[in-house]
Amino acid sequence: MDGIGRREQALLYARGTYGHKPKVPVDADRLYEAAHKVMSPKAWGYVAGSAGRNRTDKANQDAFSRYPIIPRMLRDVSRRPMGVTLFGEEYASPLLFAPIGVLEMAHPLAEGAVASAARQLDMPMVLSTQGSTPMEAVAAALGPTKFWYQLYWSSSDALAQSLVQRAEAAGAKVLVVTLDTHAMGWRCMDLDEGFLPFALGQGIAQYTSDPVFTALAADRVAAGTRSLAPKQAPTLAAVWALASIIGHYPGKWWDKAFSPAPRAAVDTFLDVFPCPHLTWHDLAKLREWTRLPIVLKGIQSAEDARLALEHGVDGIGVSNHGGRQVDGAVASLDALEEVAREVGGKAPIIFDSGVRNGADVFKALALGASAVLVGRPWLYGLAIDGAQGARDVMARIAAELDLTMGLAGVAGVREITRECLKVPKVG
Ligand SMILES: Cc1cc2nc3c(=O)[nH]c(=O)nc-3n(C[C@H](O)[C@H](O)[C@H](O)COP(=O)(O)O)c2cc1C
Ligand SMILES: O=C(O)C(=O)c1ccccc1
Repeated sequence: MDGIGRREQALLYARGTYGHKPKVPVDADRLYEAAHKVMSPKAWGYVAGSAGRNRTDKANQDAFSRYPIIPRMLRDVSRRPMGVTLFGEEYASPLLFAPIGVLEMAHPLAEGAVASAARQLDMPMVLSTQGSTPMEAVAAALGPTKFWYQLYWSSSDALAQSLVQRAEAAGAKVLVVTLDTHAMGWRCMDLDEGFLPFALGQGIAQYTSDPVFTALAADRVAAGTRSLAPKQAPTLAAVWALASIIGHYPGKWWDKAFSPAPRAAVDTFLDVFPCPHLTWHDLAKLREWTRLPIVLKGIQSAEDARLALEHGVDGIGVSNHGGRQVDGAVASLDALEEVAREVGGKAPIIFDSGVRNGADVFKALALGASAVLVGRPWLYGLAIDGAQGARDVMARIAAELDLTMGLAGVAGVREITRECLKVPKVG
């Protein structure tokens, strides 16, 4: 990653000189607007929306303004190495593609496009359990680029075990267990659209490619479970007949939603996804299922960080899911410092939620993160310009991080410390 900053910046200026404006805006607010323009209202609501009144999403982003950087002068910053070691593996930078589900909503190539972006930058992806592409296919597309696997622990232990073991076999380096989404948050934009991608069979490719899951779905078909409420069936049949007569075959969407086998998959997913009964005691099972290092994603308090360490996990994921779960919850960056104090360097901290540019990454690292997951920004780039867009967004965040280090007088990510920031203002 050394040198990416200078090259990326030079590229943008050179193109500008010849009159080319970047297709994917550099500015975070313009990036957001440009993605809004290219996405359908449903897809936009799902990706940009957060829980309730979006207060936590806003708080996540606003929190960065409360931790000003103090630039230092006359230090030799001609070399600014970005490499980090996490769980015994070397990485070119502290940046990772956050796990994001249902990528097919942003781009038809979904994980295929992101894998191409990740590979170009040799920047790891965290593959989501709600992916649109089976993990083995993404692993193949990534080639030598490392990846981690994010688990949603479903109500079927056998299924969770199978997903974990597939990930390990496919070459994942780390298992990230997301704890904050044992049920979907109160997402007003989706509720207003009446939209749940999973109900249309989107974002369930890890499940439909899983032998344990397909056995569960087959049992459902064999048991003849009715997919449609009896009252709905005649209405849907009438709509279907009408659509066929006027020549609008609803095609793939219809097949996915209502033909018996895919419908059984959707219903089986909706059955097994919620897992509200999970507790700290269940974590021991993971150790029996896998040898991968385990990171718990969704930690927002020192107390939970302490419990996580007591239960023997290897890394702490400070995240509030981009404010998509609890409206009014603490900003993730505000949670970071107290978690870091509790962890005291005993385990790597993987931070996310609200990161929009390189300066944000710098601040998260200064407050104790060892690595940072970037979420919505690359997703917006993907929606605008596919693999190239996702690549551009991540390359620019890396570039701005490099430049921020240089201009703040810091000679590499290992040198970014709490002293680089002013004490936060209250409020
Ligand atoms: C559309 C969307 C889908 C997501 N899907 C997942 C997921 O499948 N698993 C997961 O652990 N986190 C998921 N996340 C949360 C991200 O990993 C990350 O925590 C979040 O995007 C950080 O917030 P930010 O994007 O506002 O910075 C998703 C986020 C978005 C926006
Ligand atoms: O949309 C999400 O943020 C997400 O991760 C998710 C995944 C599965 C079910 C509900 C939410």
